[in-house]
Amino acid sequence: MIRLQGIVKYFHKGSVNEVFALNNISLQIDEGDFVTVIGSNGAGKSTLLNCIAGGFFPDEGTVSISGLDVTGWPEYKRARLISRVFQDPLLGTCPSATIEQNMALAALRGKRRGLAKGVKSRDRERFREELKQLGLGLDERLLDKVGLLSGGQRQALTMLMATMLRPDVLLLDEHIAALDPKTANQILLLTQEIVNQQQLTSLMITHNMKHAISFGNRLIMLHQGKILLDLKGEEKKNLTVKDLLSEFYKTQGEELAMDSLLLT
Ligand SMILES: Nc1ncnc2c1ncn2[C@@H]1O[C@H](COP(=O)(O)OP(=O)(O)OP(=O)(O)O)[C@@H](O)[C@H]1O
Repeated sequence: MIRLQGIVKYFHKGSVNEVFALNNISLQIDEGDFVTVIGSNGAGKSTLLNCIAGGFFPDEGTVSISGLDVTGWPEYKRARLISRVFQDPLLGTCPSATIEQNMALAALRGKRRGLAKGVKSRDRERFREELKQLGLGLDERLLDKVGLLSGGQRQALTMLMATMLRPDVLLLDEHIAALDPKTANQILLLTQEIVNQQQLTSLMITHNMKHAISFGNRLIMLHQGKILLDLKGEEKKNLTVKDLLSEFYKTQGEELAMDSLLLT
């Protein structure tokens, strides 16, 4: 479970460049919730994920995960609770290490990492079985360097690695945005499968309203650092892109540049 209480985040506070990125966000995300997060550019989506992951500390408010107050915890300390997948497939893996070495590192998430002598054969078999489930042939390429993989293969591997040790929280920061539509769809389906299988508590930022509606059990729309919409269950299931847009305009009372949200 994630609990955010009165989160306020400024950038460059007190200067002419001051940005009020998160405006008193209070939010409780229950165990097993899969939340899609949408909002226009600069709405505060990544900042919100960063406040949860520890990339930024809030100026005010508290963050708790699984009952632990992690507000003052640095990012590395939160890593035992949180896994994060970014837009750039290059960020989640080490390109100069092999697939099995990357997976062996992922298996140590949040633990003290030493220089391993090599991957044990028992682990290798486990990795092979896990990779087989992706259906991408990576189970035959354990000794290939990750830098040789395509963006989609790499992002699939990153998803697997991020969830090898079940995280308390999975943060997906536009993790399919850099992929072609077909691959993006495959990674989304893989995401859904993993999240459902492990009953993960997850937040997924997307610029695609259709994805925001069809994935997850809860949808949050941010604008100017505030939560404009928070829908779950049946309310979310029955949503259409048209509804979502009209809700947005209603709450705002103005037409905003939503082009990027409508793309694809
Ligand atoms: N490190 C930073 N330094 C200064 N300003 C920042 C920083 N990170 C974010 N901001 C500002 O905070 C606001 C919220 O940014 P954020 O990246 O959270 O938005 P977003 O909703 O993720 O946008 P996008 O969809 O464009 O990625 C923006 O005005 C942004 O310019």
